[in-house]
Amino acid sequence: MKQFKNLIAGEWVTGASEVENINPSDTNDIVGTASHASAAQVAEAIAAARQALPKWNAGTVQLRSDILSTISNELFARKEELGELLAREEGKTRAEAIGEVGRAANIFRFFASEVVRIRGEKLASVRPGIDVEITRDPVGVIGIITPWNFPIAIPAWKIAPALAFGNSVVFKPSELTPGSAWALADIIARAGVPAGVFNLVHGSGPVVGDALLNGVDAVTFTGSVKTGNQIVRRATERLIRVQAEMGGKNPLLVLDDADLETAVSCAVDGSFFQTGQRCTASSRLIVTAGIHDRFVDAVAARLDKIVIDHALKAGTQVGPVVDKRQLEQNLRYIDIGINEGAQVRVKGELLKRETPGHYLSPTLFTGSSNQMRINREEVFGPVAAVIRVKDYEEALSVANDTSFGLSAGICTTSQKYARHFQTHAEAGLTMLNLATAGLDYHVPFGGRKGSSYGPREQGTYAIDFYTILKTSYLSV
Ligand SMILES: NC(=O)C1=CN([C@@H]2O[C@H](COP(=O)(O)OP(=O)(O)OC[C@H]3O[C@@H](n4cnc5c(N)ncnc54)[C@H](OP(=O)(O)O)[C@@H]3O)[C@@H](O)[C@H]2O)C=CC1
Ligand SMILES: O=C(O)CCC(=O)C(=O)O
Repeated sequence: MKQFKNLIAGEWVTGASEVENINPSDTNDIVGTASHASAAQVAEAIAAARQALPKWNAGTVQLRSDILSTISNELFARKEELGELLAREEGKTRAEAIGEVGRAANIFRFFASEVVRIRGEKLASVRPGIDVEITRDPVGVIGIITPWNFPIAIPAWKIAPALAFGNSVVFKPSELTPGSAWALADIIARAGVPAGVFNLVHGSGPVVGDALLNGVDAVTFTGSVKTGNQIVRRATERLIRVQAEMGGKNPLLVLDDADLETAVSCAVDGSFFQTGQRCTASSRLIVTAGIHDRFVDAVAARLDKIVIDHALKAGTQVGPVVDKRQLEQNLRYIDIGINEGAQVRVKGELLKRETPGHYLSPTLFTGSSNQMRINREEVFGPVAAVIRVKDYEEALSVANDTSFGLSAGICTTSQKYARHFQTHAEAGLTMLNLATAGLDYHVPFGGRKGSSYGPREQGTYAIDFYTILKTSYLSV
């Protein structure tokens, strides 16, 4: 059986315990075992990263660019095989998983180019005979903590800029997806990254994640609100840099003048594809009265036809829920919605397939109010609730009445409402006639309010988190 080891100071090492990595499409299938590091091993990884730092950031940008290109090339070349591993351990479909590996490859390629574009500024001083230069230094050792739902793309959009801008890394992936993390680390290690510059430590959040927060110079996190808030607090106590990308309760507005087919596609894709396990998923469908019934009927009809099965089976459109704990959370929220008085238009059922897996069909609530828990808390499963409103103004007000602010979408043919929404939606991302989920890799990503903390990730803006500005005064 495959053992997913830790990479510390350039060596693949066994941890303190072995934990099985179970395929959610077939719980009899053990993908491998993850070798969970001890807190002492995490400290060793941080020490190795610190020791490797000076040589790495003194190296040429050409070297770093070449290494990132090598990583990108191997990801592209092996995207089918790595996609299969990802789908097997996480449960998204083969096509989605291959797409995700391609996305990671593009991210490494993007930062391979960015690294040779690191710029500074030179200004005249307000005093005579002095020049002022503004340059960017690496931050130091970056701790990276990631969730299971994009187990290659999210690590890629944190690791690639960290390395590009001269930092070293200690990476802790989710316990549920050690295989993809291990495969990525193996590619990075063989691409010519010097020993200690990139380290991988497997293990649980409370043990390994917690130990990681002790010694790093900055931490970048994606995951739940609860954990994100804990990490932000710990990091600010230590006065280290922190970036946290947390959940969403993303609204999709459907106005009377929307193209019905477009609106239904946006809702079905954004709310239910990838088993609803996206922080950008549209879990609140805010629909004006004139189109409400036609929209609900059409979404329900579409949900009836979705093929839910083994992630690697040809024809599967939606795979299983990632694990038993998440499945139980989804079922709990379905009960909460029913008990709160929402009407169940489509009821999520546990499904039996050829292999034993965590299969759950979509749930569509109607007649829900924005105050219900199902509309205020992130479920992170194939569950969406329709909120009926009278007009655009009410729809916008409901959309913004949330503690989150990640993605917000609108389906309309009106320029006036589309533009107004773009300006007034309190979210980091707005989508016009598009699903709330699904991002480009070269532009900034992040939210507002409780969804995000710290500078934006991705694209040319990523540099702001991974570098520190230095202002130098030179007497000439
Ligand atoms: N916004 C998003 O992108 C995502 C949101 N979620 C939400 O989070 C919920 C739970 O999913 P889960 O994966 O458990 O999310 P978590 O926030 O618990 O986990 C995200 C990462 O943080 C780690 N972690 C957990 N506790 C700590 C800690 N005390 N210190 C440092 N690191 C820690 C986890 O480790 P480990 O899990 O390995 O123990 C994992 O690597 C989901 O139901 C969903 O609502 C989940 C994934 C993505
Ligand atoms: O919608 C996407 O493509 C990415 C969303 C995301 O980052 C997440 O769900 O964690």
